Amino acid sequence: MTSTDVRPFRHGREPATGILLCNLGTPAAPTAAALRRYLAEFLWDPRVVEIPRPLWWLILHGVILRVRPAQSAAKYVSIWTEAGSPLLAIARRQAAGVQARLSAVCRAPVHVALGMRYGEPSIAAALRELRERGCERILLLPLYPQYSASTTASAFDAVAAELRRWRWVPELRTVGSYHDAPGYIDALAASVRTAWAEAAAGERLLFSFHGLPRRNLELGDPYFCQCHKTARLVAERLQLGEGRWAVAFQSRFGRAEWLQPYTSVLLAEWARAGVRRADVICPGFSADCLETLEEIAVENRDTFVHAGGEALRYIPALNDTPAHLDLLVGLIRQHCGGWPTFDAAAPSDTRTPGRTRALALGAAD
Ligand SMILES: C=CC1=C(C)c2cc3[nH]c(cc4nc(cc5[nH]c(cc1n2)c(C)c5CCC(=O)O)C(CCC(=O)O)=C4C)c(C)c3C=C
Ligand SMILES: [Fe+2]
Ligand SMILES: [Fe+2]
Repeated sequence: MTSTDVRPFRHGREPATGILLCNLGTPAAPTAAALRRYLAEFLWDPRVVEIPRPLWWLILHGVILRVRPAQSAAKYVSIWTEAGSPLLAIARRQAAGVQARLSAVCRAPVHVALGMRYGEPSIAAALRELRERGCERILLLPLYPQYSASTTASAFDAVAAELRRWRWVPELRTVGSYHDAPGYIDALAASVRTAWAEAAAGERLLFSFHGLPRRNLELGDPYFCQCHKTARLVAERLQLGEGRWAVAFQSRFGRAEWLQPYTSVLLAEWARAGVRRADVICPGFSADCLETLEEIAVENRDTFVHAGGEALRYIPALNDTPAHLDLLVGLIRQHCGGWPTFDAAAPSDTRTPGRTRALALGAAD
């Protein structure tokens, strides 16, 4: 239990609702040293790499962290912006946009905080920020549309690890996934249509999702099925016939078999089969990042062109577009049902817990 484990009481204020937006996190700088710190934390998470610990420690520290940081840093340099890593810069804009929209519609105080699973700003710091702001109810919204244990459950683990140190834990709700939410499907379909309006549609559309070890699917992870459902619903909305679209998985890591088909392999096959122009959308990434801006838009475009294709267009992630912010606010409203946050009229006793807490802390009522 920490010594600061009290919630500041603000006389006369209603308890607030906290919205914790989570994403994966990103290195603090595009350098080998920063990558080593980031990868050491990320790849040590047992939700991410499920190899037994003593063996994995030897492989991670003996091999991977000696080689990969410099290689990955070189890739990050190519996408780094004045505002830093795209993933974090976009996540900050998403949090600010969601806060502005909620503040405009909520009748009770609501605070949005951003927590990254690895690196900074951490999930623990975001939770403490919400506590400082008097949040007695927290909604965890991992910005992963498709559930996987390696992402969504890992974010939940980090929340639980922080809360187990608190004396007075908040009410907690979690968004598990939104892979088939109508607003999400609509937003994806609209961004494909926007791309097609700017320059003619490619002959085929590829839905590329981050990969996972195939074993995770066999052990019951719903990620693979949710990715397929997302793609099918968007293809239906776009009235794309069979053969004009496909699902593939990118960002393979290590030697084990991952979910198939692999994005780079399928794109090369398409090019060899005579497809000249293809479009790629990555619906699993709520913000553009290394895996989209470098791996798809640069590496996989080169793969496609070297195999005989002419143009591979990457359709950007939903990022902080109005459609995405509206979707996130819609999800928040849906999952905060029953909390006073959005209700038209406050229950008459909403301040009672605040008074009780004030007395408990010795404050004058
Ligand atoms: C075993 C390794 C990995 C698993 C499992 C994994 C799952 C997974 N990851 C994302 C989203 C992102 N991953 C990103 C980067 C990234 N991913 C891995 C490895 C695994 N991911 C590594 C080693 C890296 C770092 C970069 C590199 O060295 O290649 C990112 C980008 C972060 C950024 O800073 O831009 C995202 C986002 C999902 C959705 C997922 C499971 C479904
Ligand atoms: Fe990843
Ligand atoms: Fe990658």
